[in-house]
Amino acid sequence: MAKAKIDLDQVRNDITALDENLLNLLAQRRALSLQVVQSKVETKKAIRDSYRETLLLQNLTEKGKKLNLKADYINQVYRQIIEDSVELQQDYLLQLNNPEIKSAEYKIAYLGSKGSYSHAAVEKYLAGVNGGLIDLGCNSFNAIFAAVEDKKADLGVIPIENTSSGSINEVYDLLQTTRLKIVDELFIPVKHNLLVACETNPAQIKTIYGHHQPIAQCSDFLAEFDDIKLEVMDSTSSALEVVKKLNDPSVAVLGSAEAGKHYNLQSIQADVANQKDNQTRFIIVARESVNVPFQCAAKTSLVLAVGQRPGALVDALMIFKQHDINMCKIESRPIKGRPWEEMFYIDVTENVTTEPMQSAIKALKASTTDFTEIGCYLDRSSQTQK
Ligand SMILES: C=C(O[C@@H]1C=C(C(=O)O)C=C[C@H]1O)C(=O)O
Repeated sequence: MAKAKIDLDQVRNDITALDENLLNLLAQRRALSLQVVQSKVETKKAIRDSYRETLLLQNLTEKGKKLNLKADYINQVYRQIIEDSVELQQDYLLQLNNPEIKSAEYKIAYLGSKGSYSHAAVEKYLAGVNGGLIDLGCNSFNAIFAAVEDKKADLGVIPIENTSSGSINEVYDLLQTTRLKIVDELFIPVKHNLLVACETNPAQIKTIYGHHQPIAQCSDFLAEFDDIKLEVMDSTSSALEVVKKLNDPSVAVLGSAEAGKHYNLQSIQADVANQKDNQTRFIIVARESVNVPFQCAAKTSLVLAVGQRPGALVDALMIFKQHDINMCKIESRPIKGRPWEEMFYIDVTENVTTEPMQSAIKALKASTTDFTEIGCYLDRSSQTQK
């Protein structure tokens, strides 16, 4: 065989060296972002500057074109870099405003154990606050709320809604009565795989284990099986554990590729959720609320009931319009012990401390039968990942 003109090993060495340079440049850019936020603390400027971002992206895509780099590609890469910079600055400011919550280690209650989607959310949260974990895996949402309420845990990490299966009713019902506050939110891309413990193929599978959320999120895929038994477990990690122990070619489990690696399970089918962009929104709950810096994008969550008078809900919602407050989510659930009455859960993109928000809260308290503000926290919806 003729010797290739280009030495592949040499080119790969060059790429490795170049990638390391890129990493160093990314780290240098992050360090500059930290200088930017320090300046914004002094000047009281908002973290997000959309005008600056637009100019930056325009300039970069134009320069990129001259280097034969597609505008789409440059846009995507720099959007990600800018979101990381905004996230870094927001987290810096949040910690500066809330010195009492600065802790090296956090006792965190969450559903399942290592390998569960909630554990991935816990890891993402800890990466943001630079903290270590004292692990308090729980087997129900109720147990997570109880652990934080009883001071066994500092924080609870709980999934609340998913792009495929919608709102998690059980969690909304627990929010109806809890004294806890929502102090943060985060978004986790959820990619379900069909995992098995030993050599097999999809045609041999007779039983599939999973938490009821992944089962709901993969209903289209599961419907393709003719005669399948679904075994619903408390959490994804308990489902993974059972399937590993059974070591049976007719048994599979729904879980992430990372969870598969952790339990030494093989994926025989990837990406089996109904929606390809399957994401779960998690909330972080604590006993004390946080002060969200006014320079950051914020969300406030409210729980209210309006009674059964005609137009009562419209009247309450008009208050948001009158105060120019943007509502980004509304959900309703039956009220325990009050048949046919509904509790409304409303998220607005407004800091609870602003003048319009305080005025709206005053008006809402006067026109509702029940009203609780259950937390003001950083709005991280722009940081959703694909
Ligand atoms: C770094 C800044 O903060 C934010 C992040 C930006 C970036 O990473 O380039 C640009 C504008 C702001 O939304 C800045 O204001 O310059």
